[in-house]
Amino acid sequence: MHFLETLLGMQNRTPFITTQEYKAAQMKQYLDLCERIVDEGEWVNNERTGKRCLTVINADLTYDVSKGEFPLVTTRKSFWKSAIAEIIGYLRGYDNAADFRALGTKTWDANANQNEVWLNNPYRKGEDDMGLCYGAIGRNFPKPDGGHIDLLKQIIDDLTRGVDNRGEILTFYHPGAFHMACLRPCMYSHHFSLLGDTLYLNSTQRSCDVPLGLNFNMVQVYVLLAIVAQITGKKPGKAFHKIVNAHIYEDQLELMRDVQLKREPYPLPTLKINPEIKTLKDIETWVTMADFEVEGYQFHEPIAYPFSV
Ligand SMILES: Nc1nc(=O)c2c([nH]1)NC[C@@H]1CN(c3ccc(C(=O)N[C@@H](CCC(=O)O)C(=O)O)cc3)CN21
Ligand SMILES: O=c1ccn([C@H]2C[C@H](O)[C@@H](COP(=O)(O)O)O2)c(=O)[nH]1
Repeated sequence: MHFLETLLGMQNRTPFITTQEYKAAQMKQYLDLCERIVDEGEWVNNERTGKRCLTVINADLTYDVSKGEFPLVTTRKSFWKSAIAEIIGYLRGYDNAADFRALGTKTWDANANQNEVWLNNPYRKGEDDMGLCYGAIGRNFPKPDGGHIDLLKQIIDDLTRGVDNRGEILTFYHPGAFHMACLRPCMYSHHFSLLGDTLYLNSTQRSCDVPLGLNFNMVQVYVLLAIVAQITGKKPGKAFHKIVNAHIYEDQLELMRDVQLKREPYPLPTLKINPEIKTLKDIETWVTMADFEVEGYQFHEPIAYPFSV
């Protein structure tokens, strides 16, 4: 092997890097996407928000959960508990911003309560209602012939008994319910796969606010694979995160280009999940943000990016 490598000159092409440098390199995927948008993005008018977005189409990010590559942004302070609270709320089937707040995130307040179109929607059930989106669809998917399916429960049951039917898809996407929700789901599909006892995840996102949303979405894809592997008794493998429309809003561009992209990333931290979380019921009933810990998080100053409702 050594002889072959020398012969092929491979030793020169695979420089030795430390674990810390390797982990810092993981953040490069995020920074490369930000830079690509700044350098090559095209301006697109967005009717819903009334703002222009610098936009690129298609990005593929990978997180190796087996190696603990927790993709937390270090070039600004990231509110990771808020991101985890969002994904746990989706898994619980929440449809109300108050429930998300109780779990530890205010991120749905604006979409539930500050959007004129939604406030005037006859389907809105009052203060904090988000309508039929995310977990309210995925945990209760309407069947055309009547009744509902709990997609997540079916997936967990299959994976726990070692079955991957090649369609273990948790989808939040139901075009027939869009008019009954405050927003269409952005990260709308999570497809689980088993190879032996290793679990993989392919997550798909149709629309991505790279400075704000992606900061959270990377954490969520990682946590989703880690926690589903934990409760189904499988080893986590890699999570593949596909983004279609990746954008930076016009009022975020300067902070991204002139502040965040000028900073050097730190090594990535490590995520610890309470090993006592063993079933879907545990996630539904007693899990709180205290069951998640991040170790060794070094970060730059927070940046308050403008949020578009
Ligand atoms: N324009 C837009 N971008 C999004 O990323 C987004 C939406 N809308 N609507 C639905 C959800 C809500 N999400 C949000 C909402 C707010 C923050 C936010 O304000 N983040 C701040 C502070 C977070 C905190 O203190 O918890 C940040 O600095 O990350 C992030 C994601 C992601 N989604
Ligand atoms: O998890 C999320 C949720 C939302 N976003 C962003 C992406 C867009 O900027 C808006 C949604 O607007 P649409 O007009 O429905 O595309 O929210 C995100 O990045 N991540």
